[in-house]
Amino acid sequence: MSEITSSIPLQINPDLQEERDKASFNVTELTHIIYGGIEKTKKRKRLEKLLFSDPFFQEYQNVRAFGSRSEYYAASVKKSTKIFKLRRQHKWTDEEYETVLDICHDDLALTLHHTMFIPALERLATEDQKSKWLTLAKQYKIIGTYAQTELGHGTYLQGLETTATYDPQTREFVMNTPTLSAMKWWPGSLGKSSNHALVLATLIISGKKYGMHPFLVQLRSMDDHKVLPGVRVGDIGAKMGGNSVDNGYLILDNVRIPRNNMLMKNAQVSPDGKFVTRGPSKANYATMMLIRVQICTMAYQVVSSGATIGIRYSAVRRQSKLDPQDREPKILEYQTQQYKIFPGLAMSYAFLFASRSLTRKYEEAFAEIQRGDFKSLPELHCLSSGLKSFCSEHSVRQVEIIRQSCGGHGYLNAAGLGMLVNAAAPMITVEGENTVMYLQLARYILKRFAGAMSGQQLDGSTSYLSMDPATYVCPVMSETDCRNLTALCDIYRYRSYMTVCRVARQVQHDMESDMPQHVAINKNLVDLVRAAKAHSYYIVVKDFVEGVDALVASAPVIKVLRTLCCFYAAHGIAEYSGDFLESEAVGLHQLKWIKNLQVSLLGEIRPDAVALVDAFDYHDITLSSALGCYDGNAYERLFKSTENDPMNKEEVHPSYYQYLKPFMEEMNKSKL
Ligand SMILES: CCCCCCCCCCCCCCCCCCCCC/C=C/C(=O)SCCNC(=O)CCNC(=O)[C@H](O)C(C)(C)COP(=O)(O)OP(=O)(O)OC[C@H]1O[C@@H](n2cnc3c(N)ncnc32)[C@H](O)[C@@H]1OP(=O)(O)O
Ligand SMILES: Cc1cc2nc3c(=O)[nH]c(=O)nc-3n(C[C@H](O)[C@H](O)[C@H](O)COP(=O)(O)OP(=O)(O)OC[C@H]3O[C@@H](n4cnc5c(N)ncnc54)[C@H](O)[C@@H]3O)c2cc1C
Repeated sequence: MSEITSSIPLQINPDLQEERDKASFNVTELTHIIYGGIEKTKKRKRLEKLLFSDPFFQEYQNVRAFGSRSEYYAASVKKSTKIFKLRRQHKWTDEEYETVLDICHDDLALTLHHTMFIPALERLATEDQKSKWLTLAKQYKIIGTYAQTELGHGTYLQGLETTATYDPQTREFVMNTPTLSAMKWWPGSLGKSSNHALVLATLIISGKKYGMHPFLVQLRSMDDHKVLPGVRVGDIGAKMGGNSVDNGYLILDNVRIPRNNMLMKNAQVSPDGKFVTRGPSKANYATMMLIRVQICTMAYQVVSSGATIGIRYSAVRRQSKLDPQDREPKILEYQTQQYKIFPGLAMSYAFLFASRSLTRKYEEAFAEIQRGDFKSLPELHCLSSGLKSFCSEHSVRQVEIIRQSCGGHGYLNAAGLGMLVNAAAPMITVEGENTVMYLQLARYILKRFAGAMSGQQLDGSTSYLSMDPATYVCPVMSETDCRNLTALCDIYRYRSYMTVCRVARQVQHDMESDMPQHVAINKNLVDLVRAAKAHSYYIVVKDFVEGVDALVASAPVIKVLRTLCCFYAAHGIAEYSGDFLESEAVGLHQLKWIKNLQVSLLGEIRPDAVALVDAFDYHDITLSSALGCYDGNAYERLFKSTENDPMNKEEVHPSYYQYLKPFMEEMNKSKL
C-alpha cells in the first residue's frame, strides 16, 4: 500500500504507446490536414503555449470542477479579460482569436461579446454606426450582448413583445417591456457582465407595428457598472451546464434611447418618423445564420473531444476476459465497445468535412450579400438550419454514448465527459430549436420539390430533387460494392428523394382533400422532419465523400479516411435501416451486406483508432479529462484529481461535529 501515490508517471502508459506504434499512417500529416496546413498547426501550437504557460489556465479547471457558481463565473470573467488583453497585446486577428477560443474549449462569461454582439453590429449597423459602436466594442470600451429571446417567445420572432416606440418630438425610441412574458430571458452575458445590449424589439411608429428591429441600449453605468434608471437586469439561475455564463433577464421601463441607436443598415426611421426598408425582410436575422454555421464546427469539436477521451481510455482500461488463458484485454478489444465509440470517431471526421464545406458556402454567400445580392440567402438559411440541427443532435447523443462506454469513471466530473455533454446540450436549442430549424429546411425542400415537379431545373443542395426516380437501381450489386463511397452516397440521395417525395405527395393529397394548409402541414410534421433529416444526412455523407476525394495526401491517410467514411455511411444505413428499406434505396440483400461490412470495418479501424484521435491534437488542458490524457495514465490522474477536492481538505469534515457526532452520541445513549 505504501507505494500508492498520486504522482503522475513520466512515461506514456505502455498500452497507449503500443497503439501509437501500430498506426498505419502519419499522425502529424493528418493533424495538418485537420487544421488547414502546417503553418496553421504551428500557429495554434504557439497560441497554446502562450496561454498555458500561465498557471491560471490550469487553476481555472479546479474552480470549474469544485468552485461555487459565483466563483466559477468570476474565474470565467477573469479568463475572458485575460484573453481580451492578450488579444490586444498580440494584435490577434479574428481567426487567431477563434483559435484561442477553440483551445479554451469553454463557453466563457464574455464570449457572447465576440460571438454575437460584434457580428450583429457588423451585419446590422450602418457604416456611420459601425465607426462609433463597432470601434468601441472592438476596443472593449463597451461590453455587449444579443438580447432577442423573451420569457414567452424564443422561436416565434413575430411574437416578441418588447417595444421600441418612436417619439418624433424628442427623436428618441422609448423601450418597454409591457408584460411579464415580454422580459428578455436567456441572453448570455446579460445578467452581470454586459453594460450594453442589442435589444431586438418590435418597432412602433404612430401606433403602427413595423416588425422586429435591433436597438442598442445601455444597461449599466460606465463609471461603476450600476444598473441605469428604468432598467432591471439579473441572472436567470443555475443551469444543467455552461454555468460560467450569466444568462440573464432584462426588463425595460420607458428607457429612452437616441434615434441613432436603432441599427439601420436594413431599415431606417427618419427623424420625422418615416420608415424605409432595404433588402429582404429577413435581413435582420443575419447574425443567427452565422452562429448556426459555427454550431456545426462546435459539434465537430464536441464529438472529436468525446471520441478522444473514449478511445484513449478504452486503450488503457482492462476488464474481464476474452481469451481465458490470456490477461484481461483492453476494453477496446470488445466489438461492442468499438461499436459504441467508433461511430463518434467517424462522425468527427464527417462533421469536420461537412462544417468546412458549410463555412465555405457561408463565406461565399456572405460576400455576395455584402454586395447587395441576396439570391443565395434562402438556400443558405435552409442548409445551415438543417446542418445545425443534424450536427448538434448527433454529436450530443454520441458523446453521451461515449460517456456511458467509459463505465463508472465516465460518470465522474474528472472524466470530462459529463461536463462536455451538459455544455454541448444547448446547441440543440440555441439559435433556433432543432425541430423548428428542420421544419424550415423541410419547407424549403417542399417548395423546391414542387418546382422540380413543374419542370424547373434546380441547383444547389437540392438539385437532386430533379432526378427521375424510375432510373434508380441500387448501386450495390455485391458485397464488394458496399465499399464504393459513391454508391453509398447514391443510396443516401435516393432515400432522401423518396422521403421528400412521400411527404410532399401526402401534404398535397391532404390539401386537395380540402384540408386548410396549416392543418395539412401539422398533420405531416413528423414526416416533414424525417425528410429534413434524410436530406441533411445525405449532405453530410456527400460532403465527407467529396472531401476525402479532393484530399491531396499520402496513400495511408487517404486509405484510413476512406475506411472511416465508408463506416460512417454504412453505420447510418444500418441504424436507420427501416427508412432505407421503406424508401427502397436498398433491398434486404444489400442491407445484410452493408450490416456485415459495418461490423467488419470495426476491426479495420481498431488498429488506427488511437492515432485517429491523436490527430485532433487536443492539449490535455483543453480536454480537461483524467481519462483522456495524452499519456494514458488515467488511474494516476483520477487519484490526483481527488487532491483538489475541497471535501478532502480536512481529515474530519465539519459536518461531523455539527450533525454526525451529536447524532452518534444520541444513538449511543439511547436505550432502544
Ligand atoms: C463558445 C466556444 C466553443 C468552443 C468549442 C469547444 C467545444 C467543446 C466544449 C463544449 C462547449 C460547447 C458550447 C455549446 C454552445 C452553447 C451556447 C452557445 C452560445 C449561443 C448563444 C445563443 C444565442 C441565441 O440563441 S440568440 C436567439 C436565437 N433565436 C433564434 O434562432 C430564433 C429562431 N426563430 C427563427 O429564426 C424564426 O423565427 C423562424 C425561422 C423560426 C421563423 O421565422 P418567421 O419570421 O416566423 O418566418 P416564417 O414565416 O416561418 O418564414 C418567412 C420566410 O423567411 C425565411 N427565413 C426565416 N429565417 C430566415 C433567415 N435567417 N434567413 C433567411 N430567410 C429566413 C423562411 O424560410 C421563409 O421563407 P419563405 O418560405 O420563402 O417565405
Ligand atoms: C444556453 C442558452 C443560451 C442562450 N443564449 C441566448 C442569447 O444569447 N440570446 C438570445 O436572445 N437567446 C438565447 N437563448 C434562447 C434560445 O435562442 C431559445 O431558447 C431558442 O431559440 C428556442 O426557443 P424557445 O426556448 O422559445 O423554445 P420553444 O419554441 O418554446 O420550444 C419548445 C418546444 O416547442 C416546439 N415548437 C415551437 N415552435 C414550433 C413550431 N413552429 N413547430 C413545431 N414545434 C415547435 C419546439 O420544437 C420545442 O420542442 C439561449 C438559450 C440557451 C438554452
